[in-house]
Amino acid sequence: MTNKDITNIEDIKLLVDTFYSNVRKDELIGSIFDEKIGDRWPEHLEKMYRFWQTVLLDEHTYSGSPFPPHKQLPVEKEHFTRWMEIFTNTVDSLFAGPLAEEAKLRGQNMAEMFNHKIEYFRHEAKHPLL
Ligand code: HEM
Repeated sequence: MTNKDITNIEDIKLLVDTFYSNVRKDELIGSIFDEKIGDRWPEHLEKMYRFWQTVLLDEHTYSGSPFPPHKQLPVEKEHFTRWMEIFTNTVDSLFAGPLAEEAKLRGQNMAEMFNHKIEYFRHEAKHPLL
């Protein structure tokens, strides 16, 4: 049987819960999340439901700045690559359709943008222009 597409907030919750459960088991990036988030996982998951609900369902429940919390994390390209692998595998294991494709595209774009911004800030800190 083929999977259905992402259509409502229950789908978003399933996607987010499954994704972070997979992330936490990952030996490369799991501990980066756990060390930073500690006992705040319920709040983080609630926030991520709202983030993906806003991005995918066009229901504007998230207001915030996604990038700043990532700026100081010990992450490089390989971590974002792993994030994307887990995200892609999670989406494909649960859903299929235009919104599922959109989720992967948005995830990919943001992972690349975060990575570029982090590299830029690190380079700038080492070689200031002024
Ligand atoms: C290896 C890659 C990544 C790591 C290690 C990471 C880690 C984290 C951590 C630890 C937080 C919580 C910060 C806190 O509350 O103290 C967070 C928040 C968040 N992350 Fe990531 N993240 C990664 C990639 C991404 C990507 C690619 C996206 C976009 C699709 C994303 C979207 C968000 C959003 C929206 C928040 C909430 C920001 C807010 O506070 O409003 N993350 N991330």
